Amino acid sequence: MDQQAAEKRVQELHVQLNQLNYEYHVLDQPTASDAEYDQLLRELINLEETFPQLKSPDSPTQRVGGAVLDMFEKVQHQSPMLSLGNAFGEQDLLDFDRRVRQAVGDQISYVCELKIDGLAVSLRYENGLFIQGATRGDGTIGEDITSNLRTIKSIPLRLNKPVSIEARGEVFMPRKSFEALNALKTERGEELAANPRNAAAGSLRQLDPKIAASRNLDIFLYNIADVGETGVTSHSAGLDLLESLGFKTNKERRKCASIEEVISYVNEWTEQRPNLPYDIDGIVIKVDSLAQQEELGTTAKSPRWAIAYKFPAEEVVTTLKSIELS
Ligand SMILES: NC(=O)c1c(N)nc(OC2CCCC2)nc1O[C@@H]1CCC[C@@H]1O
Repeated sequence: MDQQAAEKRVQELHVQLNQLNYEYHVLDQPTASDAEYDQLLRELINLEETFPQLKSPDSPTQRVGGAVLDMFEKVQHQSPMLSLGNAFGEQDLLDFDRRVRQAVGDQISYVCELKIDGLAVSLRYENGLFIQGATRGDGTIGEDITSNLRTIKSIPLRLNKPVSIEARGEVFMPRKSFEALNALKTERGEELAANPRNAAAGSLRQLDPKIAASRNLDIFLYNIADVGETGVTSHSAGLDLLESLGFKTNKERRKCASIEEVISYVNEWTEQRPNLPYDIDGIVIKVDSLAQQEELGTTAKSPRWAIAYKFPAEEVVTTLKSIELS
């Protein structure tokens, strides 16, 4: 095969492999078998070995980087990664709604999202290419964990459009991956991970991307950091834009026209929570209109236009050891 034919075939394989990867890891609806995927990947690996100049950083073969790092570089976020104020009950939600209405009037709608119990990260793309990913850190300074984030198969290495954008979301470890990890640790006589959140944190802190790749992490994107350039005017439209670019967003989100609808969503997911394949620790409620978010503004730490309803801590049933009465 000559270079020109190889170039054409490499492009075809990128398109096919990215589509199969998207269907499997973002849509959760695979249309090909693992064997078919592996065969195409093998063909691309061979072509890249024969024609090294055809290997590009966004190639599906480049997910698990080579070098083991000796530390993570610091990254300054272009805009702070805020945290969330908490609501612990219905009254707190009613108070939040009253404060919002007092500030921006009665024409409001909310977006409710499951609060994924993971780690907040920022993903930066230039002309559609994934160029840097970082932890939230203290909200202003995070750590560059690009090589570990590249191993997460639901993170696109190239977007569906050549846009420059910063998306933020939550990396998490699905419960199945958590159970597999602890089964492996048990076999190796290693200390078990306490919960999926800690396991995800430990995985993202690995200096060897091969170890991070083995942990089968996942991500849901929930925010565009620099929405100015995109022209969207609501949070829900922002999430739809992220989806159209190829990002994985959580499909359980719901637009609510009133705080009463928010409360019924909270009740529904308090019930449904155990059936999810990942841990959530609450529900995030956001004012949908970006203009109203702007009007409400933020405190130093968190937005006035969002709140996190936290589920009550699961009553920990401690079985008292039988006390030997002397
Ligand atoms: N964990 C989540 O599922 C989640 C979410 N669905 N949406 C947001 O919105 C951000 C945007 C502005 C303020 C918070 N944050 C989330 O998690 C936050 C990030 C940092 C602390 C919390 O984990």
